[in-house]
Amino acid sequence: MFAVSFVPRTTPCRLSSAFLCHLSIPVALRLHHHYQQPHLASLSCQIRSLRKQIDMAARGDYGAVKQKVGGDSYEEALAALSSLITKRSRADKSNKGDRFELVFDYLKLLDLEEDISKMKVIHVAGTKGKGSTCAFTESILRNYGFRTGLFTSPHLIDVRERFRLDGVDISEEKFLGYFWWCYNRLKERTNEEIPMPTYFRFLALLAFKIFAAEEVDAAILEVGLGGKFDATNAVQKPVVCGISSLGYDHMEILGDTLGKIAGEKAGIFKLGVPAFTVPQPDEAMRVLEEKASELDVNLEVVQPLTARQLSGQKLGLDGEHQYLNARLAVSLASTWLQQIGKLEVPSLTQTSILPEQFIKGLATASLQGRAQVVPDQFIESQTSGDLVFYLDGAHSPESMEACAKWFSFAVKGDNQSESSEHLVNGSSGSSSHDQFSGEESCQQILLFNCMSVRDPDLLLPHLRNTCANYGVHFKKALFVPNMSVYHKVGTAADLPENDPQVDLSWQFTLQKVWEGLVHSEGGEGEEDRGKDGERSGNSEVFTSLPMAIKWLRDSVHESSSATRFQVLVTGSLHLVGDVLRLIRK
Ligand SMILES: Nc1ncnc2c1ncn2[C@@H]1O[C@H](COP(=O)(O)OP(=O)(O)OP(=O)(O)O)[C@@H](O)[C@H]1O
Ligand SMILES: [Mg+2]
Ligand SMILES: [Mg+2]
Repeated sequence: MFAVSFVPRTTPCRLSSAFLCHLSIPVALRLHHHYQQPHLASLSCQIRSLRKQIDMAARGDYGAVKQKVGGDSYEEALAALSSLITKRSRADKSNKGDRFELVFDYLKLLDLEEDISKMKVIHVAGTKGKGSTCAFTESILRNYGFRTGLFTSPHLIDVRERFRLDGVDISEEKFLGYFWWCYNRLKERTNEEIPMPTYFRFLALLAFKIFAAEEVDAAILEVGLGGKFDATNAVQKPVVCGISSLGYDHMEILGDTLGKIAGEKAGIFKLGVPAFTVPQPDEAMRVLEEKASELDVNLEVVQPLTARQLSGQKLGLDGEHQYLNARLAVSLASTWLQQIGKLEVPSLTQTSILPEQFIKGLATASLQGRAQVVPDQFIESQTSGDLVFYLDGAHSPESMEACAKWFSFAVKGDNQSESSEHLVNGSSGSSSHDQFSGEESCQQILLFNCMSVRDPDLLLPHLRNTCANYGVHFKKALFVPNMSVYHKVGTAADLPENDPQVDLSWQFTLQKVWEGLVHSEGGEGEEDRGKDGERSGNSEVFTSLPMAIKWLRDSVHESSSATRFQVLVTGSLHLVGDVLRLIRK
Protein backbone atom coordinates (compact mmCIF):
# COMPACT_ATOMS: atom_id res chain seq x y z
CA MET A 1 0.00 0.00 0.00
CA PHE A 2 1.31 3.42 -0.76
CA ALA A 3 0.03 6.93 -0.78
CA VAL A 4 1.93 9.75 -2.35
CA SER A 5 1.82 13.30 -1.19
CA PHE A 6 3.63 15.42 -3.68
CA VAL A 7 4.39 19.11 -3.35
CA PRO A 8 6.23 20.30 -6.43
CA ARG A 9 8.80 23.03 -5.87
CA THR A 10 7.66 24.75 -9.02
CA THR A 11 4.06 25.07 -7.91
CA PRO A 12 3.50 28.80 -7.66
CA CYS A 13 0.96 28.69 -4.87
CA ARG A 14 0.78 26.80 -1.62
CA LEU A 15 -1.64 23.91 -1.70
CA SER A 16 -3.03 22.50 1.47
CA SER A 17 -1.63 19.09 2.24
CA ALA A 18 -5.16 17.79 2.66
CA PHE A 19 -5.97 18.84 -0.88
CA LEU A 20 -2.88 17.13 -2.21
CA CYS A 21 -3.81 14.05 -0.24
CA HIS A 22 -7.07 14.01 -2.13
CA LEU A 23 -5.22 14.25 -5.38
CA SER A 24 -2.85 11.45 -4.55
CA ILE A 25 -4.97 8.38 -4.20
CA PRO A 26 -3.82 5.65 -1.87
CA VAL A 27 -3.82 3.17 -4.67
CA ALA A 28 -3.79 -0.16 -2.92
CA LEU A 29 -6.54 0.94 -0.56
CA ARG A 30 -8.98 0.93 -3.43
CA LEU A 31 -10.22 -2.61 -3.08
CA HIS A 32 -12.56 -3.97 -5.62
CA HIS A 33 -14.21 -6.90 -4.03
CA HIS A 34 -16.38 -8.63 -6.47
CA TYR A 35 -14.61 -9.17 -9.72
CA GLN A 36 -11.03 -9.63 -10.60
CA GLN A 37 -11.31 -7.84 -13.90
CA PRO A 38 -12.61 -4.48 -12.72
CA HIS A 39 -10.20 -4.73 -9.84
CA LEU A 40 -7.21 -4.91 -12.15
CA ALA A 41 -8.64 -2.46 -14.63
CA SER A 42 -9.32 0.00 -11.88
CA LEU A 43 -5.93 -0.48 -10.26
CA SER A 44 -4.11 0.34 -13.47
CA CYS A 45 -6.51 3.24 -13.92
CA GLN A 46 -5.57 4.60 -10.55
CA ILE A 47 -1.88 4.29 -11.22
CA ARG A 48 -2.46 6.24 -14.44
CA SER A 49 -4.46 8.75 -12.46
CA LEU A 50 -1.73 9.13 -9.88
CA ARG A 51 0.91 9.63 -12.56
CA LYS A 52 -1.25 12.16 -14.27
CA GLN A 53 -1.86 14.10 -11.10
CA ILE A 54 1.85 14.16 -10.33
CA ASP A 55 2.49 15.39 -13.89
CA MET A 56 -0.16 18.04 -13.53
CA ALA A 57 1.19 19.24 -10.25
CA ALA A 58 4.70 19.30 -11.69
CA ARG A 59 3.47 21.39 -14.62
CA GLY A 60 1.83 23.74 -12.19
CA ASP A 61 -1.61 22.97 -13.59
CA TYR A 62 -3.06 23.35 -10.15
CA GLY A 63 -1.40 26.71 -9.90
CA ALA A 64 -4.75 28.30 -10.44
CA VAL A 65 -6.08 26.72 -7.28
CA LYS A 66 -6.86 29.44 -4.79
CA GLN A 67 -4.42 29.73 -1.98
CA LYS A 68 -7.13 30.05 0.56
CA VAL A 69 -8.88 26.72 0.84
CA GLY A 70 -11.83 26.58 3.21
CA GLY A 71 -13.22 29.52 5.19
CA ASP A 72 -14.44 32.34 2.98
CA SER A 73 -13.17 30.65 -0.10
CA TYR A 74 -16.22 28.43 -0.47
CA GLU A 75 -18.40 31.51 -0.27
CA GLU A 76 -16.19 33.15 -2.86
CA ALA A 77 -16.62 30.19 -5.16
CA LEU A 78 -20.39 30.35 -4.74
CA ALA A 79 -20.33 34.06 -5.48
CA ALA A 80 -18.26 33.45 -8.61
CA LEU A 81 -20.66 30.69 -9.63
CA SER A 82 -23.65 32.96 -9.01
CA SER A 83 -22.15 35.53 -11.35
CA LEU A 84 -22.67 33.03 -14.19
CA ILE A 85 -26.41 32.79 -13.66
CA THR A 86 -28.27 34.50 -16.45
CA LYS A 87 -32.02 34.54 -16.37
CA ARG A 88 -33.66 32.28 -18.91
CA SER A 89 -30.83 32.46 -21.41
CA ARG A 90 -31.65 28.92 -22.45
CA ALA A 91 -35.03 30.09 -23.62
CA ASP A 92 -33.47 31.98 -26.47
CA LYS A 93 -34.51 29.70 -29.27
CA SER A 94 -33.12 31.63 -32.20
CA ASN A 95 -29.51 31.10 -31.31
CA LYS A 96 -29.51 28.16 -28.97
CA GLY A 97 -28.00 25.85 -31.59
CA ASP A 98 -25.13 28.19 -32.29
CA ARG A 99 -24.55 28.83 -28.68
CA PHE A 100 -24.42 25.11 -27.95
CA GLU A 101 -21.30 24.90 -30.12
CA LEU A 102 -19.54 27.02 -27.51
CA VAL A 103 -19.46 23.99 -25.23
CA PHE A 104 -16.83 22.46 -27.53
CA ASP A 105 -14.76 25.64 -27.32
CA TYR A 106 -14.86 25.46 -23.54
CA LEU A 107 -13.73 21.85 -23.60
CA LYS A 108 -10.77 22.92 -25.71
CA LEU A 109 -9.96 25.79 -23.37
CA LEU A 110 -10.00 23.36 -20.47
CA ASP A 111 -7.99 20.69 -22.31
CA LEU A 112 -10.78 18.22 -21.71
CA GLU A 113 -11.40 17.03 -25.25
CA GLU A 114 -9.35 13.88 -25.02
CA ASP A 115 -10.51 13.02 -21.51
CA ILE A 116 -14.13 13.33 -22.45
CA SER A 117 -13.73 11.12 -25.50
CA LYS A 118 -12.40 8.35 -23.27
CA MET A 119 -14.99 8.73 -20.54
CA LYS A 120 -17.32 5.74 -20.08
CA VAL A 121 -20.55 7.69 -19.92
CA ILE A 122 -24.13 6.74 -19.16
CA HIS A 123 -26.31 9.62 -20.33
CA VAL A 124 -29.89 10.09 -19.13
CA ALA A 125 -32.55 12.52 -20.39
CA GLY A 126 -36.29 12.67 -19.63
CA THR A 127 -38.93 14.85 -18.07
CA LYS A 128 -39.23 12.95 -14.80
CA GLY A 129 -37.08 10.39 -13.07
CA LYS A 130 -33.71 11.33 -14.57
CA GLY A 131 -32.05 11.96 -11.22
CA SER A 132 -33.55 8.85 -9.65
CA THR A 133 -32.54 6.67 -12.59
CA CYS A 134 -29.00 8.04 -12.44
CA ALA A 135 -28.80 7.48 -8.68
CA PHE A 136 -29.91 3.84 -9.05
CA THR A 137 -27.47 3.25 -11.92
CA GLU A 138 -24.56 4.73 -10.01
CA SER A 139 -25.35 2.69 -6.94
CA ILE A 140 -25.44 -0.57 -8.92
CA LEU A 141 -22.08 0.07 -10.61
CA ARG A 142 -20.51 1.09 -7.30
CA ASN A 143 -21.71 -2.16 -5.81
CA TYR A 144 -19.80 -3.95 -8.55
CA GLY A 145 -16.65 -2.25 -7.30
CA PHE A 146 -16.31 0.41 -9.97
CA ARG A 147 -15.28 3.98 -9.24
CA THR A 148 -18.22 6.17 -10.11
CA GLY A 149 -18.87 9.82 -10.88
CA LEU A 150 -22.47 11.02 -10.74
CA PHE A 151 -23.60 14.40 -12.03
CA THR A 152 -27.22 15.35 -11.26
CA SER A 153 -29.34 18.46 -11.03
CA PRO A 154 -30.64 20.49 -9.39
CA HIS A 155 -29.14 20.59 -5.92
CA LEU A 156 -31.24 21.09 -2.81
CA ILE A 157 -28.95 22.58 -0.22
CA ASP A 158 -25.36 22.60 -1.42
CA VAL A 159 -24.11 22.74 -5.00
CA ARG A 160 -21.67 19.92 -4.21
CA GLU A 161 -24.64 17.52 -4.14
CA ARG A 162 -24.50 17.62 -7.92
CA PHE A 163 -21.10 15.94 -8.03
CA ARG A 164 -20.77 12.57 -6.35
CA LEU A 165 -17.63 10.48 -6.34
CA ASP A 166 -18.13 6.88 -5.31
CA GLY A 167 -21.60 7.79 -4.10
CA VAL A 168 -20.50 10.64 -1.84
CA ASP A 169 -20.85 14.39 -2.49
CA ILE A 170 -17.50 15.80 -3.51
CA SER A 171 -15.53 17.21 -0.57
CA GLU A 172 -15.33 20.96 -0.16
CA GLU A 173 -11.59 20.92 -0.68
CA LYS A 174 -11.70 18.96 -3.89
CA PHE A 175 -14.59 21.02 -5.13
CA LEU A 176 -12.67 24.22 -4.53
CA GLY A 177 -9.57 22.88 -6.22
CA TYR A 178 -11.37 21.89 -9.38
CA PHE A 179 -13.71 24.87 -9.27
CA TRP A 180 -10.96 27.47 -9.32
CA TRP A 181 -8.93 25.47 -11.78
CA CYS A 182 -11.80 25.65 -14.29
CA TYR A 183 -13.04 29.10 -13.38
CA ASN A 184 -9.70 30.88 -13.51
CA ARG A 185 -8.63 29.15 -16.68
CA LEU A 186 -11.88 30.09 -18.39
CA LYS A 187 -11.66 33.65 -17.08
CA GLU A 188 -8.19 33.95 -18.59
CA ARG A 189 -9.05 32.36 -21.91
CA THR A 190 -12.54 33.56 -22.73
CA ASN A 191 -13.21 36.72 -24.69
CA GLU A 192 -16.00 38.58 -26.39
CA GLU A 193 -16.51 35.89 -28.97
CA ILE A 194 -16.31 33.08 -26.51
CA PRO A 195 -17.74 34.55 -23.30
CA MET A 196 -17.72 32.86 -19.88
CA PRO A 197 -20.05 29.85 -19.89
CA THR A 198 -23.45 30.18 -18.32
CA TYR A 199 -24.19 28.61 -14.93
CA PHE A 200 -25.31 25.12 -15.91
CA ARG A 201 -22.72 24.84 -18.65
CA PHE A 202 -20.02 25.71 -16.19
CA LEU A 203 -21.28 23.04 -13.78
CA ALA A 204 -21.30 20.43 -16.54
CA LEU A 205 -17.74 21.39 -17.54
CA LEU A 206 -16.73 21.18 -13.91
CA ALA A 207 -18.24 17.70 -13.73
CA PHE A 208 -16.21 16.66 -16.78
CA LYS A 209 -13.08 18.06 -15.16
CA ILE A 210 -13.75 16.35 -11.84
CA PHE A 211 -14.55 12.98 -13.38
CA ALA A 212 -11.57 13.14 -15.73
CA ALA A 213 -9.11 14.11 -13.02
CA GLU A 214 -10.52 11.56 -10.60
CA GLU A 215 -10.41 8.93 -13.34
CA VAL A 216 -13.79 7.47 -12.60
CA ASP A 217 -14.57 4.16 -14.27
CA ALA A 218 -18.15 5.23 -14.98
CA ALA A 219 -19.54 8.74 -15.41
CA ILE A 220 -23.31 8.90 -15.00
CA LEU A 221 -24.65 12.17 -16.39
CA GLU A 222 -28.13 13.61 -15.96
CA VAL A 223 -29.19 16.05 -18.68
CA GLY A 224 -29.93 19.48 -17.20
CA LEU A 225 -32.66 20.51 -19.60
CA GLY A 226 -33.87 18.92 -22.84
CA GLY A 227 -31.05 16.93 -24.41
CA LYS A 228 -29.94 18.09 -27.81
CA PHE A 229 -28.56 21.44 -26.69
CA ASP A 230 -27.71 20.49 -23.14
CA ALA A 231 -24.09 20.93 -22.06
CA THR A 232 -23.87 17.25 -21.10
CA ASN A 233 -24.52 16.43 -24.76
CA ALA A 234 -20.92 17.37 -25.50
CA VAL A 235 -20.30 13.66 -24.94
CA GLN A 236 -20.00 12.20 -28.43
CA LYS A 237 -19.81 8.51 -27.68
CA PRO A 238 -21.56 7.46 -24.49
CA VAL A 239 -21.70 3.75 -23.65
CA VAL A 240 -25.47 3.76 -23.29
CA CYS A 241 -28.32 6.29 -23.16
CA GLY A 242 -31.58 6.34 -21.19
CA ILE A 243 -34.78 8.32 -21.62
CA SER A 244 -36.94 8.36 -18.51
CA SER A 245 -40.66 9.28 -18.42
CA LEU A 246 -41.62 12.05 -20.79
CA GLY A 247 -44.26 14.63 -20.01
CA TYR A 248 -44.99 18.30 -20.22
CA ASP A 249 -42.39 20.57 -18.68
CA HIS A 250 -40.25 23.48 -19.87
CA MET A 251 -42.54 23.82 -22.87
CA GLU A 252 -41.45 27.42 -23.36
CA ILE A 253 -38.03 26.05 -24.30
CA LEU A 254 -38.56 22.52 -25.56
CA GLY A 255 -41.82 22.89 -27.48
CA ASP A 256 -45.50 22.60 -26.74
CA THR A 257 -46.19 19.04 -27.86
CA LEU A 258 -44.96 15.74 -26.48
CA GLY A 259 -43.52 14.99 -29.90
CA LYS A 260 -41.37 18.12 -29.86
CA ILE A 261 -40.29 17.46 -26.29
CA ALA A 262 -39.37 13.87 -27.18
CA GLY A 263 -37.38 15.14 -30.16
CA GLU A 264 -35.26 17.36 -27.90
CA LYS A 265 -34.63 14.53 -25.46
CA ALA A 266 -33.79 12.09 -28.26
CA GLY A 267 -31.07 14.59 -29.16
CA ILE A 268 -28.82 12.59 -26.82
CA PHE A 269 -28.99 9.50 -29.06
CA LYS A 270 -25.70 8.79 -30.80
CA LEU A 271 -24.94 6.70 -33.84
CA GLY A 272 -25.08 3.03 -32.91
CA VAL A 273 -25.16 3.64 -29.14
CA PRO A 274 -27.81 1.46 -27.47
CA ALA A 275 -30.63 3.24 -25.65
CA PHE A 276 -33.39 2.32 -23.23
CA THR A 277 -36.63 3.98 -22.35
CA VAL A 278 -39.82 3.36 -20.36
CA PRO A 279 -43.35 3.11 -21.82
CA GLN A 280 -44.24 6.56 -23.16
CA PRO A 281 -47.37 8.17 -24.60
CA ASP A 282 -47.71 7.20 -28.30
CA GLU A 283 -46.85 10.63 -29.61
CA ALA A 284 -43.58 10.67 -27.70
CA MET A 285 -42.69 7.04 -28.42
CA ARG A 286 -43.15 7.53 -32.15
CA VAL A 287 -40.61 10.35 -32.16
CA LEU A 288 -38.13 8.39 -30.02
CA GLU A 289 -38.39 5.42 -32.39
CA GLU A 290 -37.98 7.64 -35.44
CA LYS A 291 -34.85 9.30 -34.07
CA ALA A 292 -33.48 5.96 -32.95
CA SER A 293 -33.87 4.40 -36.37
CA GLU A 294 -32.25 7.42 -38.05
CA LEU A 295 -29.16 6.88 -35.91
CA ASP A 296 -29.13 3.11 -35.93
CA VAL A 297 -29.83 3.11 -32.22
CA ASN A 298 -31.18 -0.07 -30.72
CA LEU A 299 -33.97 1.35 -28.55
CA GLU A 300 -35.48 -0.99 -25.99
CA VAL A 301 -38.55 -0.28 -23.86
CA VAL A 302 -38.44 -1.63 -20.32
CA GLN A 303 -41.31 -2.41 -17.92
CA PRO A 304 -41.35 -1.67 -14.18
CA LEU A 305 -39.27 -3.88 -11.92
CA THR A 306 -41.18 -6.63 -10.15
CA ALA A 307 -41.02 -7.51 -6.46
CA ARG A 308 -39.70 -10.92 -7.48
CA GLN A 309 -36.74 -9.42 -9.35
CA LEU A 310 -35.85 -7.57 -6.16
CA SER A 311 -36.28 -10.70 -4.09
CA GLY A 312 -38.58 -8.81 -1.75
CA GLN A 313 -36.10 -5.99 -1.04
CA LYS A 314 -37.39 -2.40 -0.96
CA LEU A 315 -35.97 0.21 -3.29
CA GLY A 316 -33.82 2.93 -1.75
CA LEU A 317 -36.17 5.54 -3.25
CA ASP A 318 -39.80 5.32 -2.30
CA GLY A 319 -42.90 5.52 -4.50
CA GLU A 320 -44.41 3.29 -7.14
CA HIS A 321 -42.91 5.31 -9.97
CA GLN A 322 -39.44 4.36 -8.78
CA TYR A 323 -39.94 0.75 -9.94
CA LEU A 324 -39.88 2.10 -13.47
CA ASN A 325 -36.83 4.30 -12.91
CA ALA A 326 -35.09 1.39 -11.20
CA ARG A 327 -35.80 -0.93 -14.12
CA LEU A 328 -34.37 1.62 -16.53
CA ALA A 329 -31.29 1.83 -14.31
CA VAL A 330 -30.94 -1.96 -14.37
CA SER A 331 -30.77 -1.95 -18.15
CA LEU A 332 -28.35 0.97 -18.26
CA ALA A 333 -26.06 -0.58 -15.67
CA SER A 334 -26.13 -4.05 -17.18
CA THR A 335 -25.37 -2.71 -20.67
CA TRP A 336 -22.48 -0.72 -19.24
CA LEU A 337 -21.22 -3.76 -17.33
CA GLN A 338 -21.37 -5.94 -20.41
CA GLN A 339 -19.65 -3.42 -22.66
CA ILE A 340 -17.04 -2.03 -20.31
CA GLY A 341 -16.70 -4.41 -17.43
CA LYS A 342 -17.06 -7.35 -19.79
CA LEU A 343 -19.14 -9.03 -17.14
CA GLU A 344 -21.64 -11.72 -17.84
CA VAL A 345 -24.82 -10.27 -16.41
CA PRO A 346 -27.53 -12.89 -15.92
CA SER A 347 -30.80 -12.59 -17.79
CA LEU A 348 -33.09 -9.78 -16.74
CA THR A 349 -36.47 -11.41 -17.24
CA GLN A 350 -39.46 -10.30 -15.16
CA THR A 351 -39.36 -13.55 -13.19
CA SER A 352 -35.67 -14.01 -12.47
CA ILE A 353 -34.04 -12.55 -9.41
CA LEU A 354 -31.46 -9.84 -10.07
CA PRO A 355 -27.81 -10.38 -9.15
CA GLU A 356 -26.95 -9.47 -5.57
CA GLN A 357 -25.01 -6.32 -6.54
CA PHE A 358 -28.01 -4.99 -8.44
CA ILE A 359 -30.36 -5.57 -5.54
CA LYS A 360 -27.98 -4.00 -3.05
CA GLY A 361 -27.38 -1.05 -5.35
CA LEU A 362 -31.08 -0.45 -5.87
CA ALA A 363 -31.91 -0.88 -2.18
CA THR A 364 -29.29 1.59 -1.00
CA ALA A 365 -29.61 4.29 -3.67
CA SER A 366 -30.45 7.72 -2.32
CA LEU A 367 -31.43 11.15 -3.56
CA GLN A 368 -32.54 13.91 -1.23
CA GLY A 369 -35.94 15.50 -1.55
CA ARG A 370 -37.53 12.68 -3.51
CA ALA A 371 -40.16 10.93 -1.42
CA GLN A 372 -38.22 11.72 1.73
CA VAL A 373 -39.73 11.49 5.21
CA VAL A 374 -38.21 13.63 7.95
CA PRO A 375 -39.70 13.86 11.46
CA ASP A 376 -39.25 17.34 12.92
CA GLN A 377 -36.38 17.35 15.40
CA PHE A 378 -37.58 20.49 17.10
CA ILE A 379 -40.72 19.16 18.63
CA GLU A 380 -39.99 18.79 22.32
CA SER A 381 -40.29 15.29 23.62
CA GLN A 382 -42.86 16.28 26.26
CA THR A 383 -45.37 17.39 23.63
CA SER A 384 -47.88 14.76 22.88
CA GLY A 385 -48.15 15.73 19.24
CA ASP A 386 -45.95 14.96 16.37
CA LEU A 387 -44.79 16.77 13.22
CA VAL A 388 -43.54 14.84 10.21
CA PHE A 389 -42.46 16.31 6.89
CA TYR A 390 -42.99 14.37 3.67
CA LEU A 391 -40.82 16.01 1.06
CA ASP A 392 -40.97 15.55 -2.68
CA GLY A 393 -39.82 18.00 -5.30
CA ALA A 394 -42.52 17.17 -7.86
CA HIS A 395 -43.32 20.13 -10.10
CA SER A 396 -44.98 18.77 -13.24
CA PRO A 397 -48.53 17.37 -13.53
CA GLU A 398 -47.37 13.76 -13.94
CA SER A 399 -44.91 13.94 -11.09
CA MET A 400 -47.51 15.66 -8.91
CA GLU A 401 -49.68 12.62 -9.36
CA ALA A 402 -46.80 10.26 -8.56
CA CYS A 403 -46.05 12.36 -5.49
CA ALA A 404 -49.68 12.43 -4.33
CA LYS A 405 -49.91 8.68 -4.64
CA TRP A 406 -46.69 8.18 -2.70
CA PHE A 407 -47.82 10.58 0.04
CA SER A 408 -51.21 8.90 0.39
CA PHE A 409 -49.71 5.44 0.76
CA ALA A 410 -46.91 6.73 2.96
CA VAL A 411 -49.15 8.43 5.53
CA LYS A 412 -51.41 5.43 5.66
CA GLY A 413 -48.46 3.11 6.08
CA ASP A 414 -46.94 5.28 8.79
CA ASN A 415 -50.18 5.66 10.68
CA GLN A 416 -50.81 1.95 10.54
CA SER A 417 -47.45 1.11 11.96
CA GLU A 418 -47.38 0.93 15.74
CA SER A 419 -43.72 1.70 15.92
CA SER A 420 -42.39 5.18 15.24
CA GLU A 421 -39.01 3.68 14.59
CA HIS A 422 -39.24 3.47 10.87
CA LEU A 423 -40.14 7.15 10.65
CA VAL A 424 -36.85 7.94 12.24
CA ASN A 425 -35.19 5.74 9.66
CA GLY A 426 -36.72 7.94 7.01
CA SER A 427 -38.72 5.19 5.38
CA SER A 428 -42.34 5.63 4.61
CA GLY A 429 -43.23 2.02 5.00
CA SER A 430 -46.09 0.08 3.58
CA SER A 431 -48.08 0.64 0.47
CA SER A 432 -51.25 -0.90 1.73
CA HIS A 433 -54.74 0.38 1.10
CA ASP A 434 -56.03 -0.64 4.54
CA GLN A 435 -57.56 1.85 6.92
CA PHE A 436 -55.07 3.11 9.41
CA SER A 437 -55.64 3.16 13.10
CA GLY A 438 -55.77 6.50 14.85
CA GLU A 439 -56.97 8.23 11.70
CA GLU A 440 -58.72 10.90 13.77
CA SER A 441 -55.49 12.00 15.39
CA CYS A 442 -53.70 12.65 12.13
CA GLN A 443 -53.94 15.76 10.02
CA GLN A 444 -52.53 16.14 6.55
CA ILE A 445 -51.31 19.59 5.63
CA LEU A 446 -49.93 20.82 2.35
CA LEU A 447 -46.98 23.19 2.21
CA PHE A 448 -46.68 24.36 -1.36
CA ASN A 449 -45.01 26.70 -3.75
CA CYS A 450 -44.14 26.43 -7.42
CA MET A 451 -42.38 28.64 -9.91
CA SER A 452 -44.64 31.05 -11.74
CA VAL A 453 -43.84 29.37 -15.08
CA ARG A 454 -45.77 26.32 -13.85
CA ASP A 455 -49.53 26.06 -14.12
CA PRO A 456 -51.19 25.73 -10.69
CA ASP A 457 -54.50 24.99 -12.41
CA LEU A 458 -52.88 21.73 -13.50
CA LEU A 459 -50.66 20.96 -10.53
CA LEU A 460 -53.00 21.58 -7.60
CA PRO A 461 -56.06 19.66 -8.90
CA HIS A 462 -53.80 16.69 -9.78
CA LEU A 463 -52.44 16.72 -6.28
CA ARG A 464 -55.70 17.23 -4.45
CA ASN A 465 -57.74 14.77 -6.51
CA THR A 466 -55.17 11.99 -6.47
CA CYS A 467 -54.87 12.25 -2.69
CA ALA A 468 -58.66 12.32 -2.34
CA ASN A 469 -58.93 9.20 -4.49
CA TYR A 470 -56.71 7.41 -1.99
CA GLY A 471 -58.70 8.73 0.96
CA VAL A 472 -56.33 11.50 2.01
CA HIS A 473 -57.89 14.95 2.50
CA PHE A 474 -55.82 17.98 3.39
CA LYS A 475 -56.95 19.87 6.46
CA LYS A 476 -55.16 22.97 5.31
CA ALA A 477 -52.84 24.24 2.59
CA LEU A 478 -50.04 26.68 3.32
CA PHE A 479 -48.51 28.77 0.55
CA VAL A 480 -45.11 30.37 0.97
CA PRO A 481 -42.49 32.08 -1.16
CA ASN A 482 -39.18 30.24 -1.63
CA MET A 483 -36.22 31.44 0.36
CA SER A 484 -33.50 30.49 -2.09
CA VAL A 485 -32.93 33.30 -4.47
CA TYR A 486 -32.88 32.48 -8.13
CA HIS A 487 -29.76 34.42 -9.01
CA LYS A 488 -27.66 33.13 -6.16
CA VAL A 489 -26.15 29.77 -5.26
CA GLY A 490 -26.41 30.07 -1.54
CA THR A 491 -25.59 28.18 1.60
CA ALA A 492 -27.61 27.83 4.77
CA ALA A 493 -26.00 30.98 6.10
CA ASP A 494 -27.61 32.99 3.32
CA LEU A 495 -31.21 32.34 4.23
CA PRO A 496 -32.81 35.76 4.38
CA GLU A 497 -34.79 36.90 7.35
CA ASN A 498 -38.45 37.57 7.00
CA ASP A 499 -38.92 40.37 4.51
CA PRO A 500 -42.16 42.36 5.00
CA GLN A 501 -41.78 43.75 1.46
CA VAL A 502 -41.93 40.36 -0.15
CA ASP A 503 -44.32 40.11 -3.10
CA LEU A 504 -46.91 37.47 -2.29
CA SER A 505 -49.15 37.91 -5.29
CA TRP A 506 -48.13 34.52 -6.72
CA GLN A 507 -48.89 32.80 -3.41
CA PHE A 508 -52.33 34.44 -3.34
CA THR A 509 -52.90 33.13 -6.87
CA LEU A 510 -52.05 29.63 -5.67
CA GLN A 511 -54.35 30.06 -2.69
CA LYS A 512 -57.18 31.14 -4.96
CA VAL A 513 -56.80 28.02 -7.08
CA TRP A 514 -56.84 25.87 -3.95
CA GLU A 515 -59.89 27.63 -2.52
CA GLY A 516 -61.63 27.16 -5.86
CA LEU A 517 -61.05 23.42 -5.60
CA VAL A 518 -62.29 23.27 -2.01
CA HIS A 519 -65.45 25.20 -2.79
CA SER A 520 -66.22 23.26 -5.94
CA GLU A 521 -66.31 20.14 -3.77
CA GLY A 522 -68.97 21.41 -1.36
CA GLY A 523 -69.60 23.61 1.61
CA GLU A 524 -66.78 22.48 3.85
CA GLY A 525 -65.05 25.83 3.36
CA GLU A 526 -68.00 27.83 4.65
CA GLU A 527 -68.01 25.90 7.91
CA ASP A 528 -64.35 26.48 8.55
CA ARG A 529 -64.70 30.13 7.81
CA GLY A 530 -67.10 30.62 10.69
CA LYS A 531 -65.26 28.47 13.16
CA ASP A 532 -61.79 29.94 12.79
CA GLY A 533 -62.92 33.50 12.34
CA GLU A 534 -60.46 33.75 9.46
CA ARG A 535 -61.11 34.50 5.87
CA SER A 536 -60.70 30.81 5.27
CA GLY A 537 -59.59 27.88 7.38
CA ASN A 538 -58.65 25.82 4.35
CA SER A 539 -55.58 27.71 3.38
CA GLU A 540 -53.17 30.40 4.41
CA VAL A 541 -50.44 32.47 2.82
CA PHE A 542 -47.33 33.06 4.91
CA THR A 543 -44.82 35.78 4.19
CA SER A 544 -41.92 33.43 4.83
CA LEU A 545 -41.14 29.77 5.23
CA PRO A 546 -39.85 30.10 8.82
CA MET A 547 -43.21 31.61 9.75
CA ALA A 548 -45.06 28.70 8.22
CA ILE A 549 -42.87 26.23 10.07
CA LYS A 550 -43.34 28.15 13.31
CA TRP A 551 -47.09 27.99 12.75
CA LEU A 552 -46.86 24.23 12.29
CA ARG A 553 -44.80 23.75 15.44
CA ASP A 554 -47.12 26.01 17.43
CA SER A 555 -50.11 24.08 16.17
CA VAL A 556 -48.61 20.84 17.42
CA HIS A 557 -47.98 22.37 20.84
CA GLU A 558 -51.44 23.88 21.00
CA SER A 559 -53.37 20.84 19.83
CA SER A 560 -55.32 19.52 22.78
CA SER A 561 -55.01 15.85 21.91
CA ALA A 562 -52.04 13.98 20.55
CA THR A 563 -52.22 14.99 16.93
CA ARG A 564 -49.77 13.94 14.28
CA PHE A 565 -49.32 16.65 11.68
CA GLN A 566 -48.21 15.15 8.39
CA VAL A 567 -46.98 17.87 6.11
CA LEU A 568 -46.52 17.27 2.41
CA VAL A 569 -43.93 19.69 1.05
CA THR A 570 -44.02 19.82 -2.72
CA GLY A 571 -44.28 21.90 -5.91
CA SER A 572 -40.68 23.04 -5.97
CA LEU A 573 -37.34 21.42 -5.25
CA HIS A 574 -36.14 24.80 -3.99
CA LEU A 575 -38.90 24.79 -1.41
CA VAL A 576 -37.99 21.25 -0.42
CA GLY A 577 -34.35 22.30 -0.05
CA ASP A 578 -35.31 25.34 2.03
CA VAL A 579 -37.43 23.21 4.37
CA LEU A 580 -34.63 20.66 4.77
CA ARG A 581 -32.18 23.43 5.67
CA LEU A 582 -34.54 24.83 8.28
CA ILE A 583 -35.66 21.64 9.95
CA ARG A 584 -32.16 20.18 10.12
CA LYS A 585 -30.46 23.22 11.60
N1 LIG B 1 -41.10 7.89 -13.52
C1 LIG B 1 -41.72 8.92 -12.94
N2 LIG B 1 -42.98 9.26 -13.28
C2 LIG B 1 -43.60 10.31 -12.72
N3 LIG B 1 -43.04 11.08 -11.78
C3 LIG B 1 -41.79 10.79 -11.39
C4 LIG B 1 -41.07 9.70 -11.95
N4 LIG B 1 -39.85 9.67 -11.37
C5 LIG B 1 -39.81 10.69 -10.51
N5 LIG B 1 -40.97 11.36 -10.50
C6 LIG B 1 -41.33 12.57 -9.73
O1 LIG B 1 -40.43 13.60 -10.12
C7 LIG B 1 -39.72 14.11 -8.99
C8 LIG B 1 -38.28 14.33 -9.36
O2 LIG B 1 -37.66 13.08 -9.56
P1 LIG B 1 -36.20 12.99 -10.16
O3 LIG B 1 -35.33 13.91 -9.42
O4 LIG B 1 -35.82 11.58 -10.25
O5 LIG B 1 -36.50 13.52 -11.63
P2 LIG B 1 -35.71 14.54 -12.55
O6 LIG B 1 -36.08 14.17 -13.94
O7 LIG B 1 -34.26 14.50 -12.21
O8 LIG B 1 -36.36 15.91 -12.16
P3 LIG B 1 -35.80 17.43 -12.31
O9 LIG B 1 -36.53 17.98 -13.50
O10 LIG B 1 -36.18 18.08 -11.05
O11 LIG B 1 -34.32 17.36 -12.53
C9 LIG B 1 -39.88 13.06 -7.92
O12 LIG B 1 -39.83 13.68 -6.68
C10 LIG B 1 -41.21 12.44 -8.23
O13 LIG B 1 -42.25 13.20 -7.68
MG1 LIG C 1 -36.90 19.12 -14.97
MG1 LIG D 1 -33.01 16.09 -11.73
